[in-house]
Amino acid sequence: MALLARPLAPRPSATPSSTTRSTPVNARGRTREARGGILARRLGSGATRDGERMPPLVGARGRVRARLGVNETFVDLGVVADGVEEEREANVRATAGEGEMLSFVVFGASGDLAKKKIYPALFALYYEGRLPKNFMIYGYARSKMTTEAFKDKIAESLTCRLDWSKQGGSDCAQKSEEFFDRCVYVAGQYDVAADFKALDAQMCEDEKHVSAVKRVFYLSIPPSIFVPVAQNAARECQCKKGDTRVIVEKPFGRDLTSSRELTAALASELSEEQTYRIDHYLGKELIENLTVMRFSNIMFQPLWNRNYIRNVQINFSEDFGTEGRGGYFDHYGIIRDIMQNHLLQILALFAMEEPASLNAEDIRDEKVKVIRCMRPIEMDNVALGQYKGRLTDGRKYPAYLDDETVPKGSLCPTFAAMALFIDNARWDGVPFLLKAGKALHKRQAEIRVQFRHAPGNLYGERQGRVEHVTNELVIRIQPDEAIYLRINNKVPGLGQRLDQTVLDLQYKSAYGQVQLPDAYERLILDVINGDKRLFIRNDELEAAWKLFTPLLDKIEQQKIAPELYPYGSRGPIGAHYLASRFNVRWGDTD
Ligand SMILES: NC(=O)C1=CN([C@@H]2O[C@H](COP(=O)(O)OP(=O)(O)OC[C@H]3O[C@@H](n4cnc5c(N)ncnc54)[C@H](OP(=O)(O)O)[C@@H]3O)[C@@H](O)[C@H]2O)C=CC1
Ligand SMILES: O=C1O[C@H](COP(=O)(O)O)[C@@H](O)[C@H](O)[C@H]1O
Repeated sequence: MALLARPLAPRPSATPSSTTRSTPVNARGRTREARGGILARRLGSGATRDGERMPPLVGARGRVRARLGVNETFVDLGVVADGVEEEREANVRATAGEGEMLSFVVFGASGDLAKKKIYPALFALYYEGRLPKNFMIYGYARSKMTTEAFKDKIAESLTCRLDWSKQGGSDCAQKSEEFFDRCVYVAGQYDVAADFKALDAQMCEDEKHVSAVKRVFYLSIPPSIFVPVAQNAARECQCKKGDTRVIVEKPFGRDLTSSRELTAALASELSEEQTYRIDHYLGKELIENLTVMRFSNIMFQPLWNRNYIRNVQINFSEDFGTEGRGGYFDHYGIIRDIMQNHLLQILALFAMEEPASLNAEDIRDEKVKVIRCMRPIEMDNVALGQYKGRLTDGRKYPAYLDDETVPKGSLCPTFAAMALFIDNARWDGVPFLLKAGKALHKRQAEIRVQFRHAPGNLYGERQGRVEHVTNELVIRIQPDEAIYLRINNKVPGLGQRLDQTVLDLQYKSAYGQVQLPDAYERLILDVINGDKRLFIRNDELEAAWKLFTPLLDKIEQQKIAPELYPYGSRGPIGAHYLASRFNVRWGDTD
């Protein structure tokens, strides 16, 4: 299967009435004229050119155009003409018997996350046949936008990952047009109940021919408006024909108190069952694989404890700063942005006991248990940093404080390293070293497990420096997903010299033909399927904030100044001193 990651051809702009255009060629080389013919035929017959019965498409509200496929001519059908409305109803009726309908609403539809992650994920799910046959996507935000402009916005970020045409399947451009036909934009305020009622009316209209509906609301909005939006959605837009589920984005508060307030406010409108707190790191392929690796391979089971593991490192680095998000970031800092959620979740999955089953509650029971066993974090076990500007080869890399949205003199850390301990029988005394930073020398996320030395000194003289001879298991989460194990090996030949080599599972070579899904694809699909394994339960959240809040309070109250490190460097020296206090070397500094 060919792997393609290419942007879609731009959509034609939404200008009305018999407009003649040039003839752009789509990613597959077919002109829009030809595609128009296919689309026109499909609209007429309900069948694809492969003869497969397709779910009929529900036309978008607002101005509707039909492509006739002749000289790129578009005929303006006016604002939801009667015929189109009938066709729309007929489409919904035709899929009415085909299982449950999905109505997916993106609140904050004009925003960054929606464009970067949510629409591409929804499209990929549709493309791969993972969405229910009958679905609609509603974008909701305050911005004034037509449905056509909304579709154009979505088109900017869609890519065709798999070229089905080479497999005899549907091609990307056709799929995307089908997808766009399911997208509708509704403008509204976040605190006006009447606007939510209007959204509900629109959905009810589209759902009227189906008996079972699932509504999913994605709160892709700033945390300051989580509560009013959840309230209005819950009060005005609850599904009357099935379940309503709400996806809440991080940050879930900024400390224990605000998190509790948020939880209570959401809980007064939505049950815990309906609430999906997303942490997209849990949707990453190698994080999903952690439990598989641990619990399905007997060779790891006896080693996974304090007797064999010397330390565990969980590292996150980005090679760019807070560009454009400084205002948000300064309110949170790197500990809240990355460590309290993404890295702690990884740690919990790494260190938890084997769950009774793969059931969501069993897994989350084990995660929360291990977080509750963690020792309070000592300030002495923490190193903080903030990036400063750098001029290299005539290019200027900005300091964090150069961002105009960041308050002058801010002490907000853009880097943190810390040693955590789990006071239970399995992990007693093993340092878990967490490190996260922005504007470092590379973008990478990984787990490193450094094992103890083999006892005895049989090969001592031939092994070189001590820290080079322990086994190290590396799980590289991104980029270039991989699992590799450093082992000692005899250098081939007549001598007796040892060196380190790797047993190497590179996903690209082992699973080259498989395109890894984006984390958001997996997580959105899980919400649709009602699988909560990869979502944060309220008691997990509470335990995570209990662990980090005292440290965050201290950092803020004592106004602890972060150590400056140059943009694009490996971070502050303090992180190395911290590791050396535990007789550890960061594994990612090679
Ligand atoms: N962007 C990212 O990479 C990530 C984002 N997140 C989280 O996802 C959520 C959405 O993020 P993102 O898309 O970046 O957010 P944006 O800042 O882009 O906001 C989304 C939309 O919300 C509306 N909005 C913005 N500010 C306000 C405000 N003060 N009052 C009312 N409405 C406002 C705007 O729409 P309009 O004005 O049209 O209503 C905007 O398009 C946030 O909770 C964020 O923390 C989490 C991980 C990564
Ligand atoms: O949640 C967040 O994650 C991104 C990093 O996500 P990734 O999947 O690209 O590794 C980070 O840039 C952002 O600051 C943070 O809010």
